Amino acid sequence: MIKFYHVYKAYDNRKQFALKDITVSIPKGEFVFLTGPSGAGKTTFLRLIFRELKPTEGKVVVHNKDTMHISKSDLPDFRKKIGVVFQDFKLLENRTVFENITFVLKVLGYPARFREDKAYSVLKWVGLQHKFNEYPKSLSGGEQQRIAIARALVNDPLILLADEPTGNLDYELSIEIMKLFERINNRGTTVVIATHDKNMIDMFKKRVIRLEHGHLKE
Ligand SMILES: Nc1ncnc2c1ncn2[C@@H]1O[C@H](COP(=O)(O)OP(=O)(O)OP(=O)(O)O)[C@@H](O)[C@H]1O
Repeated sequence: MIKFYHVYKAYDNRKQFALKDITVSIPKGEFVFLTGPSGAGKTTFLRLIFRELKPTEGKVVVHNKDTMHISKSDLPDFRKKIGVVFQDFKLLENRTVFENITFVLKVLGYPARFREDKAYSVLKWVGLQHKFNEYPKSLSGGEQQRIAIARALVNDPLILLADEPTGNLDYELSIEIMKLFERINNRGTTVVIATHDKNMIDMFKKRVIRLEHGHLKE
């Protein structure tokens, strides 16, 4: 499902590689923690999966597609099947929960009725259907993260990527969010979570991919 073959990534303005000779395979339906110290290359690894970045050398294959060869016109379809969740939620403050969740569906031209049904169903999934018309600032941190997860689920992604999703949450809320990822994984979605959070890694006993200075130490 996700395959890295001898992947190297250097940012244009840097001589050093952020990732070096990464070969790894993440099968469909797996739950993986991606860990390692700050600057190890975790975010870079995730960005390569949803083709926000291209490898400098080597090959990244996602859904049987070499990400090097996805045309600009095919990119929206490719990304539709990948949900992404960030540490700082990235919710639009001046939009309601419903509008935040369905923003992409609107851009893609889906009708209002469809968007409402979809938003309701993903909100139910994260237990926040009663927040449909609220604005992000009236929600707690944990609720905002659940809304961000609902938004990532709106296109029924095959893969869910999360970059430090519990970085801004306390211990109890972190567990709640991880359990939600586990439920999402149980319905067949591949889940890749970049995290420093050793407590969560120890508690949830999943496969761990460890990066150090851009190298893979699994
Ligand atoms: N846009 C960029 N331009 C130049 N260098 C970058 C860029 N993004 C990341 N880097 C560099 O690439 C390396 C890996 O960064 P990356 O953000 O992938 O690490 P990380 O493991 O996610 O770190 P953190 O846990 O602090 O978020 C670092 O040396 C970083 O400085």
